Amino acid sequence: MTAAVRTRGLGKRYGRRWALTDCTLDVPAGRVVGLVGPNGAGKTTLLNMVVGQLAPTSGTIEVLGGAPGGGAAQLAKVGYVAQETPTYAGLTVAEHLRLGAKLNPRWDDAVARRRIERLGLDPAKKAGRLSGGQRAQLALTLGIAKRPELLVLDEPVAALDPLARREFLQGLMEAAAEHDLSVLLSSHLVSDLERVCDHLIMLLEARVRVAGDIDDLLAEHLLLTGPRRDPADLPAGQHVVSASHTDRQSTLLVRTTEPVHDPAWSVDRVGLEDIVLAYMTGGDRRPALEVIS
Ligand SMILES: Nc1ncnc2c1ncn2[C@@H]1O[C@H](COP(=O)(O)OP(=O)(O)OP(=O)(O)O)[C@@H](O)[C@H]1O
Repeated sequence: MTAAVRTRGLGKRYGRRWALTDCTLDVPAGRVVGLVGPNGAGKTTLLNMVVGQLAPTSGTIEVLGGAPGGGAAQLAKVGYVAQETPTYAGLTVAEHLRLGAKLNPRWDDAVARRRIERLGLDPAKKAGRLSGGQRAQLALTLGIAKRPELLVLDEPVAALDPLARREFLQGLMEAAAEHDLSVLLSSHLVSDLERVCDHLIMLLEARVRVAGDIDDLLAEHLLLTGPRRDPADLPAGQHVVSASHTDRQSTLLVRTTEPVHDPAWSVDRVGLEDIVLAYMTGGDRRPALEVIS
């Protein structure tokens, strides 16, 4: 697997508190990769290190084979749409495009203009007078027209209504396919990520909790329901992610690559959102990190 981002033992400490610890992962190139995790899990910290805005406290990080933020050529290869979809309130849409052209050596003006026109954004309108969704679309346009090899987006759709979110993500997917982009996108909205991403990385309490192709994650997680049983008695290949019990019944979300043959269990598939929630609420029986590629 070619990696757009490769980290080894990456960590970031603010004062005495680690925002990210021992982070070892490969973000596959040419894919749309989702980054999830609860508030404070370390997502923004990781993304800021990817784009070179933060220096690691420990470990290493390589982005498109180079050091993040290391020189003009490297900066040109990486686009960043930060958390508040930053635009300049006093500049018009057209002025944003002119600024983009000036600042970015690989700027694709035709792509920028086409997107603005298709979105129906008035080039003469100041960004401060656009709606949140329109501003997000403008920020995405700037990110795409920069023609990066890697586009990093930090919760770009958080403030958008469902329709605007859908349009934004549609535009992102089209751009990824058209320009052979690698995309790394953080969001709390797992259903959105499931729609646009094919690989997922989950951070929990400053650590990588799980990472893998979404198809594999969906195939390898099963919900087992049956007579009450101690999760410790499960076969070795079944790793319990979360467990709940009543007096008579146990419900376990397990990760396994083997079929479950025990007839006492009723076996169901689960959606990505349930898998993510199970890891977040898994409690003490958390298995060791497993990464599937
Ligand atoms: N500049 C900073 N100084 C001190 N602590 C910080 C700083 N930035 C982040 N942190 C802390 O680092 C941890 C990770 O924060 P980060 O913003 O990376 O999380 P996040 O997963 O992006 O959260 P959210 O989903 O809320 O945006 C948190 O505990 C946060 O309080």
